[in-house]
Amino acid sequence: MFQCNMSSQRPAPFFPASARSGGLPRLCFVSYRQIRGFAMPVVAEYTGRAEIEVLDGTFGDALAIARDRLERGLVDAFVSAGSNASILRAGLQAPVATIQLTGFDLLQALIQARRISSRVGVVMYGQTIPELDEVKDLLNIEVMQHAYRTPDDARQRFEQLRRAGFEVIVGSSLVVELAEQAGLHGLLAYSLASVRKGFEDALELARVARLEAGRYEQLNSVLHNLQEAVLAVDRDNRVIAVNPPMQQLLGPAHARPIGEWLERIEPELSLQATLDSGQVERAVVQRFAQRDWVVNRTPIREHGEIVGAALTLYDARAIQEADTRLRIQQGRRQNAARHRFGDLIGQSPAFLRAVQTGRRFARTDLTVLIVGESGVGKELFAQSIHNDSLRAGRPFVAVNCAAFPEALLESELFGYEEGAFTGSRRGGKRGLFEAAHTGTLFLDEIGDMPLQLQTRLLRVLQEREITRLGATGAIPVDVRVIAATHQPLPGMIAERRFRQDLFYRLNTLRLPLPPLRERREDIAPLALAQVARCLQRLGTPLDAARALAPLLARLRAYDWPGNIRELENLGERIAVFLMQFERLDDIRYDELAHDLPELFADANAEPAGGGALNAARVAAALAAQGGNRQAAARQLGVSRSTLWRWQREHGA
Ligand SMILES: Nc1ncnc2c1ncn2[C@@H]1O[C@H](COP(=O)(O)OP(=O)(O)OP(=O)(O)O)[C@@H](O)[C@H]1O
Repeated sequence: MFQCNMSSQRPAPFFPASARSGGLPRLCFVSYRQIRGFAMPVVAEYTGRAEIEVLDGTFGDALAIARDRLERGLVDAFVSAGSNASILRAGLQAPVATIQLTGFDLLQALIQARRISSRVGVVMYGQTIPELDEVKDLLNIEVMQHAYRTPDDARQRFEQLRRAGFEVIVGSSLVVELAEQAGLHGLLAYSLASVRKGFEDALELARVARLEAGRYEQLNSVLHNLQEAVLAVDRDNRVIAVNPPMQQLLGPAHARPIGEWLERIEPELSLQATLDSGQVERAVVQRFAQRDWVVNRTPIREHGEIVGAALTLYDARAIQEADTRLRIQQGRRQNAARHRFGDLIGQSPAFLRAVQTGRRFARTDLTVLIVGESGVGKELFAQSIHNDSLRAGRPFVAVNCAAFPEALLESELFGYEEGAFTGSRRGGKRGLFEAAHTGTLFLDEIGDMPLQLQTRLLRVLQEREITRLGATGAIPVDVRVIAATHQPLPGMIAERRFRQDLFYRLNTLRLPLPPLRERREDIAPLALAQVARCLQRLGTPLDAARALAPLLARLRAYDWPGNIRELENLGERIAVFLMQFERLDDIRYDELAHDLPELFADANAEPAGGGALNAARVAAALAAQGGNRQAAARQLGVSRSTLWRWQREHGA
């Protein structure tokens, strides 16, 4: 609950009773003897519409009783007249309906008074009634008016009036009683109609208060359930609200902060500058109570005027945790590592050795460099290492360094701030390093990274923080890097195309993946898995193993320059060829040479290693795929970047 308390200078806060009880509106009629007796018939009229408690008292006495009722939640609205009404209004934060003295009431009272004497004293709380002087001539009476502030003050006025020969006094309940004590005639100025009007007003106030209380309770429970610590101050920087997390933060030394100056409670949390400037402060990181907080300071305005300010403190650790969860969730969509060592196909000693090494590397958090020809499974191994490591379940972000022009690769990796360059996105963009935070970043084709970026990468690896383009501050990142290359990096170092220091940094753990031609035992199981998968997808009932058996010798003999990616492509073509035959015996293997020229290079008299890229093959594949590089690469059995690199090198 929002905690509020009462201090002697401040009005008591208001919690309408019926908002909790849900029953009839509860009215409290704070009266004084004379008017109480007079008003009782009206009170009786409200049976069934309201619960009315009649309280007796004047001045401080009446206020104390009213506060007590309020604190105990026994009242929705007060109804009162004269001095009591003024005092309750000033002293309570609760609706108070006033029984108003109308001109007609006064006229009636004066007519009544005239029956006793033609000289009438009118004594009112706080002020006199100027219009009365005009009426008195009409009634042909002499009227003397006085305003009083305290009972003693009133007594002195009666003495004055008595000495001046006035015998009748018209006024409120208290005035009537004191006048009679002074030996004068007292006449109550109110009419029953005015009393009734006062009760009707009180009922309406109670209804509105109940609606407001409902809203207040809702807001209250929202604030109560907020994780963040919230505090609000009024215009004078005094605390008007705190929620439980904030209360906990302020500690037992400030168990009742309401009404206190925030400056005195915690100068570090001050809202004075916000009250003075009216400026919103967002996401300021501040250390308080030995913890880091993300702090917002917001002015509270009513009709444009600053009436207070609010402070919210978010636990920085909770934000970091949420950030990680968000990244993981996003990662599940885009940045997930699907493969594990257990899914990899292979039985050759070279492959098994690579898996064993990969598993060992997964137990560390060190940078890994995977080297091997295009299509040997470098990314698959990187994913498997990630999934076998303590970072499993965290983001795995893969980026192919050969696939981006230099400027784009830089902003992809490091992100940028809003306005960092023309066309930069509003709000900036986080880079892949940030996206991989707590997880793994796989930098494929690292040999294609431009030298300038190599320098930046080295700095990130050393300092474990990145700076977005156009930003001034660095952001810490916790990322494991796995790099891969098909290029001989030492040779590139000699040619000054790769930084030696970066190489040493990346090469901490080295995982060489042999090409398929050096582990021919893996060809059959890989081909079988691919053909079976494709046949199933194509809905062909043929037995993949038996259908493939006559081709195994050729598959094993082939050199596979595109390695497993090429084998997958070839397997797909085999499946498409096979799908036209319903039974194994029908398969016309002799026709296959047309679809798989590389396997039948001898028969087609194609040069050895017919799978290697050459201008004719590339041009044919591009033409066949309508210029689509991705599709052409797939047809050629190479990765998109291999094709791209080949084109770049050959000016195609
Ligand atoms: N041991 C394996 N078992 C099953 N499939 C594999 C295996 N190794 C690689 N593949 C498959 O071969 C294809 C190429 O693998 P991957 O992309 O990991 O190779 P790469 O070395 O990273 O290639 P590039 O250097 O061209 O990016 C993928 O479709 C992958 O699923």
